[in-house]
Parts: sequence; C-alpha cells; structure tokens
Amino acid sequence: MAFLALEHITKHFGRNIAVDQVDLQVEQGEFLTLLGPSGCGKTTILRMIAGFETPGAGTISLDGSDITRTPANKRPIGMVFQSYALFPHMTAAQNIAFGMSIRRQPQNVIRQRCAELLELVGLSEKGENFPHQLSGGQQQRIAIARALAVEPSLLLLDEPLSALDARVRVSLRNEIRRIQQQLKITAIYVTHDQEEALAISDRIAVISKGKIEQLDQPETIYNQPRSVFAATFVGISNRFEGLVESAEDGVCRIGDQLLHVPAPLQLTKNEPALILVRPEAVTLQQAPGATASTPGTLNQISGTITLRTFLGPFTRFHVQTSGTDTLLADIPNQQAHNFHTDQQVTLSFPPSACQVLPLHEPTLVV
Ligand SMILES: Nc1ncnc2c1ncn2[C@@H]1O[C@H](COP(=O)(O)OP(=O)(O)OP(=O)(O)O)[C@@H](O)[C@H]1O
Repeated sequence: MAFLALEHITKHFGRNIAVDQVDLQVEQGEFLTLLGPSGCGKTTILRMIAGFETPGAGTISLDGSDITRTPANKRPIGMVFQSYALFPHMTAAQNIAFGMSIRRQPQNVIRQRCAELLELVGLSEKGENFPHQLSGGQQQRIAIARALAVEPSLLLLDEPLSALDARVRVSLRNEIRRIQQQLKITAIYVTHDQEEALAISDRIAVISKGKIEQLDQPETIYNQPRSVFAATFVGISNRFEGLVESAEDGVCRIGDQLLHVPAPLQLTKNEPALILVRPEAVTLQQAPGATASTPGTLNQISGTITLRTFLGPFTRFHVQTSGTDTLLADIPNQQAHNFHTDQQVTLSFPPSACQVLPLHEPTLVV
C-alpha cells in the first residue's frame, strides 16, 4: 500500500462539489504537486489530508493507518501556508520551538533541534529576530523549519511562494526541494504555477473541477498531456483544430492544409482533433516554402512575422499565417538575428512534435 492513499475522496460545500472522487497514492519520500487553476479544489484536497476539512466520502490513510477521522493535531503532519502564519510576538527560534514546547520536550533537546533547523533553512544567524525583522523569504524559511520541528511524516505546502517576488520564489523553491530531498520527507505541494510544479516535483497531479486529469512525472505532463486541459494549462502550445484525414497514416486536415502527425492515431477518420505543437519545436526559414508536405517530412506553413520578443534564453516570434491564428516559434538567439518583423517566413515542425487529442472529449486518453 502507498505511504499516503486517498480513496474516492469527495467534498461538497453546499451544493458545489469541490473535490470529486479523487484517488491518489503517494510514495514515501516523494514530492508530489497538486497543480490547477484557482477554485479547482487543490487546497481542499490538501486541507483534508491535513485534517482541517472532513471528506464527505472516501478514506485517507497514512503509513498504513486510516486517518480520515483523526483530528488535525493528532496527525503526524507539518503544514506551511502561503501567509507564513508566524507568531509575531515570538522570535524565529521561539516560533520553531513552539510545537516542541507544547509536546513538553526537554529544553536542551529543543535548543539543539532549533539550531539544526535554523542551519537547515540557512538562517543560523536569525534565531533571535522577530518576524517583522525578517524578509518574506526568510519568514517562509522559518515557517518551513517550524513545520519540520515536530518531525512530521508528511509535509504539506499550500502555495508557499505566492506572496514572494519572482526572484525569491525561484531560489526558495529550489531550497524547498533541497530540504525535502535531504530529509527524504514525503511532501505535497499546492500551486497554480506550472513552471514551479515542473521545476521541483517528482510527480504532478493536474487538477480541474475537483478531479485529477493527469498524474505523471513533469516530463510526461509536458510532452504527453493526456487531455486538452492538461495540454493547455501546462506550457504554451500552438493549436490547430481540424479533422482526422487518415488515422493509419497520421494525417489531419486543418482547413485546406494537411498536417502530418505521429501514426497511427487512436482516432477515426473525420473525428475532430486538436493538434498541439510547442513553440520550441518550430523552426523558421527565410524563404517562403510549400504549404503542404509528404509523410515523414516536415510540416511547413508560410506566414509573416508580426512580433519579435526577446525572452532572455530565446526569442519568440509571432507569425501570422493564412489558415490559422498567429503561431509562435521560439528560436535560439544565435539564429534569431536572421529574422525581423514583416518578413515572409516558413515555419517547420516534424510530425513527432505534434500532440493529437480528441477535441470534444477533454478527459480521454489518446
Ligand atoms: N469553506 C468553504 N466554503 C464554501 N466553499 C468553499 C470553501 N472552501 C472552498 N470552497 C469552494 O470549493 C472550491 C474549491 O476550492 P479550493 O480552495 O480547494 O480551490 P483551489 O484550487 O485551492 O483554489 P485557490 O488556488 O484559489 O485557493 C471552490 O469553488 C471554492 O469556492
């Protein structure tokens, strides 16, 4: 049995269903992220694991014990909130010590553990500071140390970086991952930020409308999204809507153009299909090329560059084509200087770069 197991967990608020028959298994030492838009139910799932909400149906077990009805303060769980929630009148060290003091641990044990945890979060010098004397990032590190102080078996983090600025967010997310790996603690992390989820998770559960749409490793979520929702929520894609021309040969018709996609397709002829192509899979050529291609060759589409944006590691080109909306191409900066706005270009991408999903069945696997 998995270390943490949720079975058919459901939660209603009034007539609204916030969490809809969720099954989730998390292995010991795993870092699992619940990713989804605002209101999808991810915080409610976390709060049920913590014991702050009671499921309407289903069971939660941790390390072999059923904890569905166990009060929050009796669960071996540490929690970190978006708002830090430090006690303002206590020093950083007193905040960390709080849970151990309540458990009446000896003072020398508390002192030593506080020192270890301050070192773990890189704030050995700040133990005597009050929260208002610390930056947001430092306060959140203290909150993490406080959550770890009682040696929980499970660490829950509810959007812990949302209140911080972009630079601190990136460094602290790496810190959280380092600490989790160093302690080998099982962690469940809630965020609506797909980049954050991709960067630090062992696995990601993509959640929509109270259901898990896909549960996979970050690379799989990004490269092989199983639903239109997962594909569009995680990363940016060029979208083509059309009909399957040949499932066997992997050909879809987009207006009067044929696109070659991986064959064979698990769809039938004339079935509506959504084809997604990541901008980094698209290349640009200066001369306009043909607007069709033969199987196994590159897909090619002509267009005009309407916008060029420098994004640091690469340059993003917006290309207006005749048959579709604007397409995006992310081009390495070494090649980007060959292209400018108003230029006629050909966009190319191989069939293997195309992810094909059934258009009207958003939760079906292709
Ligand atoms: N205590 C509550 N009372 C009534 N409805 C609630 C309560 N808590 C959550 N909800 C509703 O349940 C649904 C899921 O909320 P939840 O907070 O779990 O979503 P979320 O994905 O975490 O969103 P966010 O990122 O905005 O926190 C929402 O429709 C929300 O309005």
